Amino acid sequence: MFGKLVPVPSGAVIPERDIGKRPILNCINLGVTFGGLKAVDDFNLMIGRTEIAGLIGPNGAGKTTVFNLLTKVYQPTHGTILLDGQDTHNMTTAQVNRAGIARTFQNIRLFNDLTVEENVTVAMDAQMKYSMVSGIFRLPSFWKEEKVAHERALELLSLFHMQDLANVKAGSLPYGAQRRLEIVRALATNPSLLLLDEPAAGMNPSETAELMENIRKIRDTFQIAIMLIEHDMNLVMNICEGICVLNFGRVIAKGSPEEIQSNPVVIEAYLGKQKEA
Ligand SMILES: Nc1ncnc2c1ncn2[C@@H]1O[C@H](COP(=O)(O)OP(=O)(O)OP(=O)(O)O)[C@@H](O)[C@H]1O
Repeated sequence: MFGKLVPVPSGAVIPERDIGKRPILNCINLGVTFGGLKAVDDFNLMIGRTEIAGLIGPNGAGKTTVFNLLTKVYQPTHGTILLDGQDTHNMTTAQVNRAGIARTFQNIRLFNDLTVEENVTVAMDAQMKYSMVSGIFRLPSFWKEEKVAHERALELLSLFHMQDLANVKAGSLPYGAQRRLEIVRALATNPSLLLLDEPAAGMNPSETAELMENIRKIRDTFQIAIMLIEHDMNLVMNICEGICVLNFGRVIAKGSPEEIQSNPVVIEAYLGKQKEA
């Protein structure tokens, strides 16, 4: 189903088709400490330009913290993040978003009182070219951008068959549709790397199956990389090409789904947690 994973320097593995192209993400010795707690330590990860990658690990392993480091919610205590070869040191969340990283959150964060379309176009604002003056005075350049944004929003919504919901308030959508809208909103910023934090949380099996198709569709349509945190192992093992496993803030394994499933260290990390529970 997938291309082969191929080792590249530094022990990383990325899909064969992405070899020879600059990785979209390269984390080098990344870490953050809260008080005395090393929430993430010595984190090294390379992601290919069109890879679907998984970040898994028991509760509290540091997965969301990695996303928070990549998106500059937290500044790393040490280490380097190269996004398409560019060091994101000292960038803000907004700058890193403009540079190509978009994310969704574990808990849905939509503007409930705005319409579906407005939720998408708000995300596009950072990319809009009209000046504040033309916005305030509604000059032709403003309306041109508005029209482009409207068309683009409908195009993105249609990807998930949501175009007919454009005028519905986001807060009144069913749960699965809200999750889809979050992804559309993230895509509206034109990312080269899309981070999905537990996209299948709270979904029933048929919604999860649809989500898997949609994740593949996004990668195929936009030719971007996707990294997801997920506890649903069926989803992870079915759609991720490379998987990175964290435990207590450190990478304990990296590899293909087959390698990860048969890795005794990974099995112990998960079973260990079950024994404690
Ligand atoms: N801002 C913070 N201040 C202090 N500790 C934090 C902060 N953010 C995260 N942590 C701690 O870092 C560790 C990793 O948390 P994180 O939320 O990244 O784990 P996770 O793997 O995403 O867990 P889960 O699967 O339960 O969402 C935890 O011990 C958490 O309490």
